[in-house]
Amino acid sequence: MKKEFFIGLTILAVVFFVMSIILSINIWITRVQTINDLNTNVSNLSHTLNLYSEGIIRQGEMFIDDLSDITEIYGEEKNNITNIRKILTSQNELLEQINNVVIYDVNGNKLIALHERIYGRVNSADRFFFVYHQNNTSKKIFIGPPVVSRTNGKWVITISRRLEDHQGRFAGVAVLTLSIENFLEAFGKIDIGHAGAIALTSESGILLIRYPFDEKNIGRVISDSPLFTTYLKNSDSGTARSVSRFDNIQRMYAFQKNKRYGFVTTVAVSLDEGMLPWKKQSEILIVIVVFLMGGAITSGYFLLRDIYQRARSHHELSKTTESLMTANKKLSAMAAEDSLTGLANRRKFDEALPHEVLQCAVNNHSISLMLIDIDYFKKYNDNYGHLAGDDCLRQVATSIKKTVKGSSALVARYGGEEFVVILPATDLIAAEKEAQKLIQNICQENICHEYSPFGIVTVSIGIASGHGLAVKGKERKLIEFADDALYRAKYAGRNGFFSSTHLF
Ligand SMILES: Nc1nc2c(ncn2[C@@H]2O[C@H](COP(=O)(O)OP(=O)(O)OP(=O)(O)O)[C@@H](O)[C@H]2O)c(=O)[nH]1
Repeated sequence: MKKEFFIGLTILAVVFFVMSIILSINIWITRVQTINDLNTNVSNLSHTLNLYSEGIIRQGEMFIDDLSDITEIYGEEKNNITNIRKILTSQNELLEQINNVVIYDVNGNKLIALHERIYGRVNSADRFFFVYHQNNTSKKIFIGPPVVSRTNGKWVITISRRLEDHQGRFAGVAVLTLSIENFLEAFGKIDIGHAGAIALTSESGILLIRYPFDEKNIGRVISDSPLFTTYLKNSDSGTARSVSRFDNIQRMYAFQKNKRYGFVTTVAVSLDEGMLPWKKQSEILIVIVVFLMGGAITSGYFLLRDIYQRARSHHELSKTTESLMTANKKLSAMAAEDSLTGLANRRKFDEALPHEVLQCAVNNHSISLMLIDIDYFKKYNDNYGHLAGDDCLRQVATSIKKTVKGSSALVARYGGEEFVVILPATDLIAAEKEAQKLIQNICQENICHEYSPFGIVTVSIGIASGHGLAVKGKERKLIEFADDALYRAKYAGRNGFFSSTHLF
């Protein structure tokens, strides 16, 4: 019972364990897949935006290169400048991100501008790009840090080139400004979630553009971030995770360094936001599994309880059956037993006789019957008392039993002071020998009986015998013949036996 319960419990525990493992593996795999998908998405986006930004800057570079070449070729005389302005105006439509295009002379004074509305100082000799070209003889374009445009007060990034005169001396700067607003508009159309971020950073680590826009972040130096101190040192592109220094949000980001201009494009998505579908899916899965496991445990519990109860009932039933059987045995023994002598009773004898006769008939044997009666028992009773009479009956019964012990004979109390012995497979001669032996044995018991002429308790025996086949169905006759023989034994003087002369 306990074993079955334990097995059931073990099965439940194993199912629980296996399901937990499968669930954990599944959640872990989907987590890895989600992270991989996020990585792929941000990588693709950073690559695309890198190309997009490169395209714009490339156009700006070509534009400013052409403009610079023309200015250098034609010189900065007033007539030529008027013609250059015409060219400039006609090219304006080429690049929608253009905020303004300005040519400055050697002193930083504006020669030509695409848009004339100027805020603040007209002279730009103080601008970073101007100082850079003044001190740098390279005629390659320079992407400057973000500045507030003096044309319209908006944030811009500058693409500039050094101008030289025919002797190769510094002659001014041609500069094209790109509105950050336009980039932000383009970046804003990309779905990177509510907490995503896109940034363009210069090669030296100056933040040029960042979406979502926050003025205080523009121009911040992030060259000490892991992106610049570690990742970009190992590879021009890749993915990483970090907590943003701008808003403290943990993000997964992809970076891509532009090979041509060196700026770095980063696209970042919030880890919490990016992992949200996985979290929701995992939660649903956990709820389903917990529900299923709960169901399994509940039904398992009821099943085990049922097994336990059934096993207990079965155990109790077998115990009850066992004690019932013992009681039955006792009862049937009691029902077949004479309470005074412990011999088989008359009922048992009545049942056994036809059965024994049948056995003898089947086995082609003879059967004999002895009826034994204590002599002068009334006198014994009258003189020694009823209780002494009972003792005497018990002693005689024991003696009879001892005498026929070992044979298949059945000894029963026939009634009162009378006993009967069935002797299966015994013919008359053998039965007479048994009777003789019995008379001797009882005499040897030497039970004092002063009121008998023999001085001791004696018995008289009547014997009847016949072949099983002949006696079969006439058992009553066998008893009558034995009784008749007993009567004759009494008549003959007692303490002896007489065999019936009646034949079947
Ligand atoms: N103590 C005792 N006496 C019993 C029991 N059953 C019968 N008796 C007595 O047995 C006696 C039988 O007496 P009788 O039938 O006259 O026969 P008897 O005195 O033995 O005379 P014979 O058989 O002719 O020798 C009676 O006194 C019964 O009371 C018993 O269970 N216990």
